[in-house]
Amino acid sequence: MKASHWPADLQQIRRLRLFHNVAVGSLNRLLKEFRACELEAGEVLLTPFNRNHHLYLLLQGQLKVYLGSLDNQPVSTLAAGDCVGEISFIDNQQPSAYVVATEPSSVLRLHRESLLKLSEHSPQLMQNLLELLCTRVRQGNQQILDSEQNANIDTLTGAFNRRWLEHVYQRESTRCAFNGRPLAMLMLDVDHFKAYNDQHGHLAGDYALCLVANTLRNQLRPKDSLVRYGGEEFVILLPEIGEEEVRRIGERLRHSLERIGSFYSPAGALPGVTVSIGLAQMRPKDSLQSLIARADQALYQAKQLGRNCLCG
Ligand SMILES: Nc1nc2c(ncn2[C@@H]2O[C@H](COP(=O)(O)OP(=O)(O)OP(=O)(O)O)[C@@H](O)[C@H]2O)c(=O)[nH]1
Repeated sequence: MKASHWPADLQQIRRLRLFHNVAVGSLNRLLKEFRACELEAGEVLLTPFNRNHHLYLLLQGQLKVYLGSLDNQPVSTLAAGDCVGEISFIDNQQPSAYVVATEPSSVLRLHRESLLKLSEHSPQLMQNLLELLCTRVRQGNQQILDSEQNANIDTLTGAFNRRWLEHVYQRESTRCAFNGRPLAMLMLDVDHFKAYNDQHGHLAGDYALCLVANTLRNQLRPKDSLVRYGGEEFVILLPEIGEEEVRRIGERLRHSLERIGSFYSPAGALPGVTVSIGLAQMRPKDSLQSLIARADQALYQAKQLGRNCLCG
């Protein structure tokens, strides 16, 4: 980080979010405390390993914030007007993240002590700081939510994964048992999928799996869960639907795929696929494993009967 000249521009300071509506007199007294610095692209400004005694105000350029490691995806991007280092400023601990300049950037540096002195006389500064922290907390919460959701989703098809199935079964089986309502499971397996891959290529197979997931998902209710259970195997959990109704739904799903003779994909036109389906209804004391075992048994029968049909 290289020191640079800064013409002590009060107007520029007043435009920074941290100093919004802070009394001009107070800012004027603070002006001589700022130090301007230039960062090169790729330069690391803060790391959790180096104690930080400054608050940095970004005048120009761009900074990215990384949690845990610089190899992770950045969690936020800071632009002119933002400040950085406020968390270690408040708790006087190591920085919580890595902050890196992604392009040549100019920052103003203010020592902790100078800002602390100003904060004693400026409730507005403290309010701005609190608002900044609230923004950071909200961003953090959103990131927790996003990563939690991502951890439950199969990246190829966008269907839920097994981790979600365990969670949602726990919830729905308890709820349905408590309300005396039924809970059904459909287990679907794409027919002759090895041959499909062999004939059209693995990428075409991937597109076919996406087609299956989209076709199924479009016909389900928000409270149903479509789960990619294994390679070409899907499970659907349907709360509060009786056996006959589930059979009708399963048949409709099977038929909707059977009807797709071919579909367009980025790899060109591809033939559709059919599915075999096993149906099982939750019984008292069923665990997820025992319900899956019965759906799987019914699916096996459907395969035995020649595929592209529903059993159970
Ligand atoms: N393209 C693609 N293929 C996959 C994926 N996951 C599993 N597979 C393939 O799915 C095929 C499943 O083959 P099998 O278990 O023999 O079943 P099948 O050929 O569908 O035969 P039946 O189920 O008896 O009709 C294997 O060739 C796997 O490589 C995936 O994510 N993408």
